[in-house]
Amino acid sequence: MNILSIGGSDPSSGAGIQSDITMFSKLNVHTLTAITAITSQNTSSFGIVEPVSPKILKKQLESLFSDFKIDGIKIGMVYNAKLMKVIYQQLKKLKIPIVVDPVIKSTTGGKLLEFKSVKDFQKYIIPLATVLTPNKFEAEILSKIKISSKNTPETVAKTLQKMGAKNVVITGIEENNNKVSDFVLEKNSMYMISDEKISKINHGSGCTYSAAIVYSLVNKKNIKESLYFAKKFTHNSIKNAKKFGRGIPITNIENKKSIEEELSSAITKFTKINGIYKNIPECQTNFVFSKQKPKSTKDVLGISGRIVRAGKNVIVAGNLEYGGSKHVATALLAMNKKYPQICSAINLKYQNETISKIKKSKLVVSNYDRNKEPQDVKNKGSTIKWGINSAIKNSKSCPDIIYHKGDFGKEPMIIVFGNTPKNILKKISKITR
Ligand SMILES: Nc1ncnc2c1ncn2[C@@H]1O[C@H](COP(=O)(O)OP(=O)(O)OP(=O)(O)O)[C@@H](O)[C@H]1O
Ligand SMILES: Cc1ncc(CO)c(N)n1
Repeated sequence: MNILSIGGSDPSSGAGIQSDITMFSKLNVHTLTAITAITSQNTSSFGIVEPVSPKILKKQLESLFSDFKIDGIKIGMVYNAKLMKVIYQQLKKLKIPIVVDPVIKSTTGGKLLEFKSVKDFQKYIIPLATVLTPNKFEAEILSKIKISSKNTPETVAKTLQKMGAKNVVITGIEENNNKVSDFVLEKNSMYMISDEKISKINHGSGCTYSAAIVYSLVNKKNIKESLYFAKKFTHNSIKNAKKFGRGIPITNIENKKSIEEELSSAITKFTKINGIYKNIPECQTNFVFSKQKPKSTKDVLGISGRIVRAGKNVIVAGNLEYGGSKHVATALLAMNKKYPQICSAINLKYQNETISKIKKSKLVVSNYDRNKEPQDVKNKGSTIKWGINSAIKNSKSCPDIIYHKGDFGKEPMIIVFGNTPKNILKKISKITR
């Protein structure tokens, strides 16, 4: 797969072309590049910019288009109008995914777009975008609208869509309750994508995000799937950001662990939690993790046996297998259908003590009442699906935890959901100690 990155050089490799090469190579993509400017910057400050000549930008693009089959393009820093026109001329007829990250200012305050060229950016670059990914500040500058109670994100995104961007994501539109949310406007729909906010200023998250979107689109995922993928990918890269220089940390992509490795390492950690045996129910525990977009329990990795209690210890009886779990995997499938970012789940023993800790935590909790289960659901044996869907309906946002108090002959249960097994362990640590 060949992806072309058009943008500026960042010698610190935190953003721009160098960051794209690093990130794409971890995803096994061959990165082609066309440099629009050389910047001097590092993790503390921004120096100067020297845009390249339109001639050499044109030559770079021509040399690539005459040789390679290009599967997707990411456009980052384009400093001035002359360069924008070259890019427009070369790209306007292409029918491949193009993601535009309209960078205006670096995190360290450097100017990445000449102010007088904003108009040209609107005219030549925005119409190329399959997806345009401004942050709030960039969206306001490009639309010339300040977001307020009167001018909603929808108004601003629609203005940008009218300029020719097919889909618009305004990143960081809302930051509250430890969540950071992006506003999405597709052709005929709009929605928010939220995730936990990491309290870390970093260099490179915008570049990583837009690059991850184009990677996912090239892999034939639709817009929504690609945005969820990119959000999760960027989230991990911020979490894993490293202080390579003396200034702010640079986003860093963890070498991808396989689904098996991730789940297996979380299961081992789970069994070692002090006193965790108290949380293993009569019917024992399963811990599951799914592939992207699971269709059935066969796409969900789980333990073919269970995690069982042995006195005051907890041991794993069985192997990791796709299709290894039925109950917990079915609960995960129901959640994942509504909240595609949720890919992992575990069931724990229902105890009043745990419930009161859950209620004191900031986790979102919902429940369902098995006594209210309709007879036809019982007959069809689809209790879990019905229960999880009822609990989802009872909750305003994506639940971290769903429980039920049982029914005649049925053990009550708590299920913890999360994006990854690691994310689940973090939630468990808040409710079991
Ligand atoms: N501290 C954070 N915690 C969690 N997610 C974050 C955080 N900061 C950014 N994100 C997410 O990362 C993605 C990229 O957005 P970001 O705001 O970094 O872009 P940006 O400001 O345009 O960056 P740049 O100016 O480098 O292009 C978005 O999905 C955003 O919600
Ligand atoms: C070259 C370049 N592109 C993009 C950004 C935005 O992070 C930056 N700081 N530098």
